[in-house]
Amino acid sequence: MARSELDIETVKSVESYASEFPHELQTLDVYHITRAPSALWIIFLHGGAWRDPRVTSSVGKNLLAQVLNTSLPTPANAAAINYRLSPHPSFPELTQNTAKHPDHANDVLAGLDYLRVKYGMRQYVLIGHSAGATLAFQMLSLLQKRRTTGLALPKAIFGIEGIYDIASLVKEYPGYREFIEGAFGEEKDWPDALSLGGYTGLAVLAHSDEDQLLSWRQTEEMKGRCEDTLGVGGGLRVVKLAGQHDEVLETDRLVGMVERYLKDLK
Ligand SMILES: Nc1ccccc1C(=O)C[C@H](N)C(=O)O
Repeated sequence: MARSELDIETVKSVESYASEFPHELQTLDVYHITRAPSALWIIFLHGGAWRDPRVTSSVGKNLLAQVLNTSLPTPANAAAINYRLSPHPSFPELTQNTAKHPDHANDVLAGLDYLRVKYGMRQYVLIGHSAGATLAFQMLSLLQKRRTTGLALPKAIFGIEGIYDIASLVKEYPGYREFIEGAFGEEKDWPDALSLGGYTGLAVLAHSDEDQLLSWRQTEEMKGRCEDTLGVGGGLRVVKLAGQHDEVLETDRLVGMVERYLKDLK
């Protein structure tokens, strides 16, 4: 927090983005600082294997606080979106956590649409950590399928310690099958590996050597698919971070990396 001048806690509002019978996780933390129509929204998506109730929107707070306190070329707002979770065997008492793919992704899309309708959000970037990175890149196809919502594609997507191909993940880590099946069901129903499908924004894939939960494999394979499916004019960067899987979010290295690319956004 050393560099912070604005204490973002003072501008935070927690809002529900679901109109009917909202689930308690269908909320977002909104950091609304500027009403400028040209404002860039910085949207954080948390991870936690689609199920860990201890990992919520608040894990993005350090990053958002620091980024909102630097001078960017465009006035900026931020939000961190919660989404419904799948069951976790260590928390059987959380009987309301019954989400199954594509609930998580549909919730994130509903959160983005809420920001568009309520705050007039037009330009935004997505920053996803771990399973949040999966969700961030899943938005590309969801948004293109639903062009009518009026929501533009993100100007940039940052995947941090991300999961981008669940079949490959389970092949590398058979022990992860449990949480993958909990979130996505049987193997025959698993979604295909993610790619960019002609996206012409900026894709940043960042990963740390010290990540104890994920090797570089997910990021390396995603890099290959991105190279093949990035549209003309789009950009792809692969960046090395520092720290363990969750610690990465607390590092100045991550903050500096995000700031650098945000400053260069056209
Ligand atoms: N993000 C991950 C990536 C790979 C493997 C595990 C995780 C987890 O978050 C596990 C979580 N602590 C869980 O118990 O569900």
